[in-house]
Amino acid sequence: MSRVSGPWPPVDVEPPAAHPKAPAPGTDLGVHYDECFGCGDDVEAGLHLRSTVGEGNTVHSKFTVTPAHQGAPGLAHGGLLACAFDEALGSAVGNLLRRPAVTGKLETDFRRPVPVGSTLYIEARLDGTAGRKIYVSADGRLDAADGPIAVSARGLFVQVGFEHFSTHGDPQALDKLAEANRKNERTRGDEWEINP
Ligand SMILES: CCCCCCCCCCCCCCCC(=O)SCCNC(=O)CCNC(=O)[C@H](O)C(C)(C)COP(=O)(O)OP(=O)(O)OC[C@H]1O[C@@H](n2cnc3c(N)ncnc32)[C@H](O)[C@@H]1OP(=O)(O)O
Repeated sequence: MSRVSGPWPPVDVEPPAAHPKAPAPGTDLGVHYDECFGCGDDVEAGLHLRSTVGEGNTVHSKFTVTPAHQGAPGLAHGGLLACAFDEALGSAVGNLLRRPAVTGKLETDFRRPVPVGSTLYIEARLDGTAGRKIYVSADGRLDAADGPIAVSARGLFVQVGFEHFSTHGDPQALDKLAEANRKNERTRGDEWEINP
């Protein structure tokens, strides 16, 4: 079976245009929510992804695989690797476009085993937008920014209103996200508002 799953993006898109207030290349993006499984400091067995803005509409993330992330003995669980890519792609969308969005579709291509103790260097990039649809993709390299590609992913994120999070999730979601954003403001001089 071919690994290629069709053209990407699958529809005509506008080239991605970073928000004028998007953080500059080199900016450490911090934690978007302390209880997030992908990046939160409060989730002991979480992925603790750390992300930095790259050049050209990219975000660079690092994820170190611990014994808490195993599927087979000594190897990362594929579902958790997919989670790391969801987080990295979502970080690119949220931080570079500054549009609230959720994952509509996530496709992963597992090319090499990822052992416990290894670090994935993930580069996520904005590929284009079509109305509310935001197309993103990423490659994860083993143990170095120029290491062999172990996992690749493609995602469709769909822009939503901020009320998506408080209506379908925690009624206090916007306050919690705003508090996390205030923490980031303190660490990186950011200015954006989550509460509409
Ligand atoms: C600015 C503030 C940021 C702050 C923060 C910064 C940092 C941020 C870091 C975040 C890092 C975490 C990243 C994790 C992100 C999650 O894990 S999000 C959680 C997982 N995802 C979900 O729970 C989503 C659940 N699904 C839904 O809520 C709804 O299905 C959706 C996705 C909102 C779409 O529903 P809808 O609004 O009714 O829209 P709908 O008309 O169905 O779809 C819109 C378009 O998308 C297309 N579409 C939707 N789903 C699909 C699909 N699966 N396949 C193909 N096309 C699709 C539709 O065909 C439609 O296309 P058009 O007709 O416009 O051409």
